[in-house]
Amino acid sequence: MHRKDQICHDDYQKTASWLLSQTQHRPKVAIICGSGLGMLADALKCQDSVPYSDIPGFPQSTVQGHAGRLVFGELKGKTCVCMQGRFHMYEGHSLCKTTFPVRVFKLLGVETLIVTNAAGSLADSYQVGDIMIIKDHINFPGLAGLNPLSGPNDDKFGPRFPPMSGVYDKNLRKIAFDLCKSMDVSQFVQEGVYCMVGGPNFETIAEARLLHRLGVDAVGMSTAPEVVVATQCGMRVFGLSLITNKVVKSYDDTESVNHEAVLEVSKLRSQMLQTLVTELVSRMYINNNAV
Ligand SMILES: O=P(O)(O)O[C@@H]1C[C@H](O)[C@@H](CO)O1
Ligand code: HPA
Repeated sequence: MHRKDQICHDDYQKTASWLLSQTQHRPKVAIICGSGLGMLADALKCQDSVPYSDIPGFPQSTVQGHAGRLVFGELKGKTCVCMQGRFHMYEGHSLCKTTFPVRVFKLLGVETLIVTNAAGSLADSYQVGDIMIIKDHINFPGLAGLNPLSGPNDDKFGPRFPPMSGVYDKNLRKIAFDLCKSMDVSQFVQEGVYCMVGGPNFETIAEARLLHRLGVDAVGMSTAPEVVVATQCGMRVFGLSLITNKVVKSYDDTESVNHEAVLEVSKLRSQMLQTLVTELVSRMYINNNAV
């Protein structure tokens, strides 16, 4: 049965073919920009950019800090495509819509996905402005059955039951750590577990305490579905969370978080993140072979 919200292989293929007709670029790396992190695309040279509203089959961005544009270009000679704006479940998109671009990227020939996001920290040692290299994730909606891979499996993209251990590439994490050392920014860099919640409300104190007890280091409202879809179709994945706030865990705390504050902190670290992602892309291939 073909459900109304289901997307078939032809739909992905149509969008991919249309994009290939709009640009000479043939990307091997895709970058998804988190809230307020759209400036990552500014580093791309020889840009071709397409608003989401022009792309057949693409959803539209509705969140402040997500421009809604696909940018093709070169980062240190490597061809990339960058999503300036991602899609979240809380915007009302089905999970297959939020991850639609990832399968389109696969059809464009993308091999590596770099995901970035803004997140709140639960780990006591993290500070606002820290960058967390994602080691693993907890996909809360996924555990409850809200999974972009639900429904009939499209075997052309990957297996029905894909393994999810070791999805965040160890080699790329090591390269990123070494880079941070050479950039002399190791003091801001952490490695930890990201947890996706559905949003759009931020966490209650009881929810924050629950996540803390579960071993979550940072919480956000995206990323996991994109990573699940990318992993199923054989892409390698690297992920970064920018810690934009500390999640309130105490009833005595009078602070609270808001989206504007999240965007402010994103601005603060934009230059460093841009350098880190650019250098990482330049080092992830040697003589055009993935390292
Ligand atoms: O797209 P990301 O995950 O970076 O966005 C985070 C989560 C919410 O969408 C928003 C909250 O401020 O930022
Ligand atoms: N919780 C969930 N999502 C977020 C947060 C948070 O504290 N900060 C930025 N995105």
